[in-house]
Amino acid sequence: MAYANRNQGVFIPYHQLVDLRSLNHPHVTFVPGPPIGLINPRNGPVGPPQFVPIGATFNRSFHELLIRMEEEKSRSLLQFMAGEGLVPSPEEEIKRKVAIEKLKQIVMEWIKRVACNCGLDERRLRAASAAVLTYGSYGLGMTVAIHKGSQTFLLYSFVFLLDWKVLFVCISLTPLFSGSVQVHNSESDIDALCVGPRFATMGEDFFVVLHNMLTSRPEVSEVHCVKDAKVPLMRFKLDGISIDLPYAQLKVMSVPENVDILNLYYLRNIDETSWRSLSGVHANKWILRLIPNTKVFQSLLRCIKLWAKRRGVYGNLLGFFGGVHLAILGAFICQRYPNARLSGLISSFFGTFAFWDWPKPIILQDGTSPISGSAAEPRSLMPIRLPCRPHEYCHSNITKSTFYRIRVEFIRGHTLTKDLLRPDFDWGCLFEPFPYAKKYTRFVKICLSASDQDELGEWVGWVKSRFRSLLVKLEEIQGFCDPNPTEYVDVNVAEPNTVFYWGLQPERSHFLDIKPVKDDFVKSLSNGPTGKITLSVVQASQLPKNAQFDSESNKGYLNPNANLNYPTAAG
Ligand SMILES: Nc1ncnc2c1ncn2[C@@H]1O[C@H](COP(=O)(O)OP(=O)(O)OP(=O)(O)O)[C@@H](O)[C@H]1O
Ligand SMILES: [Mg+2]
Ligand SMILES: [Mg+2]
Repeated sequence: MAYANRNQGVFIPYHQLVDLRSLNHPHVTFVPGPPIGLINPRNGPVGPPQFVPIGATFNRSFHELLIRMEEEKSRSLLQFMAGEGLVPSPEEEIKRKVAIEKLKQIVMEWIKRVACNCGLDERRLRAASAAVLTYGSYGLGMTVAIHKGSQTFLLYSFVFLLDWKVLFVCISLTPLFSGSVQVHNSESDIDALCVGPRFATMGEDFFVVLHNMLTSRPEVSEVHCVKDAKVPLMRFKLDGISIDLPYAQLKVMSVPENVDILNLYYLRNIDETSWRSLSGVHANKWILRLIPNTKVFQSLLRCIKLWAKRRGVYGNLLGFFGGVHLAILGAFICQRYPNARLSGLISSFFGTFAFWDWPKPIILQDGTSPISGSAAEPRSLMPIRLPCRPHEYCHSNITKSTFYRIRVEFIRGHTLTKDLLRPDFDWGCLFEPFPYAKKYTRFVKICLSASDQDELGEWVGWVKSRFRSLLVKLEEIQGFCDPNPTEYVDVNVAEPNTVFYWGLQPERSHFLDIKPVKDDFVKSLSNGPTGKITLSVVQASQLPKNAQFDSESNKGYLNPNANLNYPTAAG
C-alpha cells in the first residue's frame, strides 16, 4: 500500500498502484516535501528512491496525478510501437482481408462441389454452405481495426478488384479504420477455421477435394497437409500470406457464413477432432468476453508479443510462449487491473509473473467454475488454462531451460518497468534484442537444407515439430541450452537453407560430442519429409552478423537474479 510521511514523501509500490485505483482508493493529497519515491514491494526501497519531478503538482490529487503520468507513459509506448514499423500497413491489411474473402469464396465453391458429389437434391444443393472463421492473433484483432487509411483502403479494393463481394466487404469495413489496435503483425499467419456440414468429411472432402482445389489456384502456393497433429490442418500461402486452415465438421446440413459457434445447437454430437479444431475460435471468443477493455488488451498483447520476440522467448515449438499463451497471460492481467492504463498493465504484467509461484496455473476468471486443474492434460512447468470448455491447458513444449529463460526475462522486465514513471525511463530497453553472442560462448548450429524452397518449408516444419526432443537431449548433456527461435540463412551453403543457433551453458560447453546427439535426433525424423541436416558446435564469433547484436545497456546485465542459477544436468 502507499504510505505517506510528511518528512519522507510518499512511497508507492508501483505495480500495486492499479490495485489502489481499482479499489477506488480515496484521493490522497500530496503535502509539500520530497516527491514520490518508488519502492519494490518485495524487497523494500531499491537503492536511493528515484524521484518523479512532480513540481508544482503537489496539490493535485494522488489519483489524478497517477492517471496522468500513466497516460503519458502509455502514449509514449504506443508511439514507440508505431515507430518500430511492425504494424501492418493499410495495404497489407487490405491484402489480408482480400485473401480471407478469396478463401471464403473457394470454400463456398468447394462445399457446392461436395454437395453435388454427394448427390444432394436441388434444394439442399442450393442451401449447402460452409463458413470460414478467423481466430488466433488475427481473430483477436478483428473486432477493432487500427489504421486511419480509409482512402488507401478503398483505393486498394479497386486495385484488387476481385468482384463486387470483395469490394462490398472493403467498403463496409472502411468505417472501422479509426485509430484502434490490431494484435497480429506483418509476420503473423492468418488462422482460419473451415466449418463444414455433416456431409463434408475431413479425410476425403477436406484433405483431398479442397486440397486439390487449392493447389489448382495460381494465387495459392506451398500447400501442406498436416494430418497427424492434434489439430489437423492445411497450411498454405494465398497471395503470399501464410494461412493455417483446420477443419471442423458440424452435424447440420448447412453452416451459415456467420455461424455462432458458441450456440449449443451447432455443437451437438460433434467428433473429438472437430471439437479440438473449434477450441481456437472458442478460446478467442471467451478471451474477448472476459476482458474488461478490448482495446487496452489488444495494445498490451501487441507489446508483450514484441517483447517476447525480441527477447527470444516466443515460439511454442521451441519451448517458449505461443500467441495463445501470451493472450491468456495478458487477459489475466487485464482482468486483475480493470482500470489500469497500458503502461500500468505492462508494469503489472512483469511484476506479477516475475514473482508467480509456478507451477500454480494461470486461470482466467469466468465467474463459473471453482478454480481447479484439469485432469486431462499433464501439468507443464508454466500451466496456462484455456478459457473455454473442456478447460484444458494450453499445449506447451516448455523445458527446464526455456522455463529458466522465461523467468529471467520476466525478472528483467520487472526490473526495468517497476519504476517506469521515472523521467529518464525509455521503452527501448525493454524491447532490446537478446544479445546471444554476448551471453554464450558456444552454440549448436543446426543447418537444414533442401533442393528447393518448397521442400525446405516442409522439411523445416517437420524438424521444428521434433525440436523438443533435441533440446531435452542437449539439456541432459549440458544442463542448459537456449534454443534461439530466430531462423537464419547461411549464405555459404548453396542450397536453400534455414539455420538455428542454440546457446550452450557458458560453464559447461567446452566439450560436446555432437555426433551421437545428431544420430539420435535423425532417427526421430525418419517418418516424415526428407531433407539434409547438419549439427555442429560453433563459437560465438562464427555467428552471422545479424545474430551478433550487442547494445550498451545489455552490458553488465548477465543474471538479474542472483538466486536464479542455470539449471543443471541433474535437474
Ligand atoms: N499450444 C497451444 N495450445 C492451445 N491452443 C493453441 C496452441 N497453439 C495454438 N493454439 C490455437 O491456435 C491459434 C493460432 O495459433 P498460432 O500459433 O498461429 O498463434 P497466434 O496467436 O495466431 O500468434 P501468431 O501471431 O504468432 O500467429 C491460437 O490462438 C490458439 O487458439
Ligand atoms: Mg497465428
Ligand atoms: Mg497459426
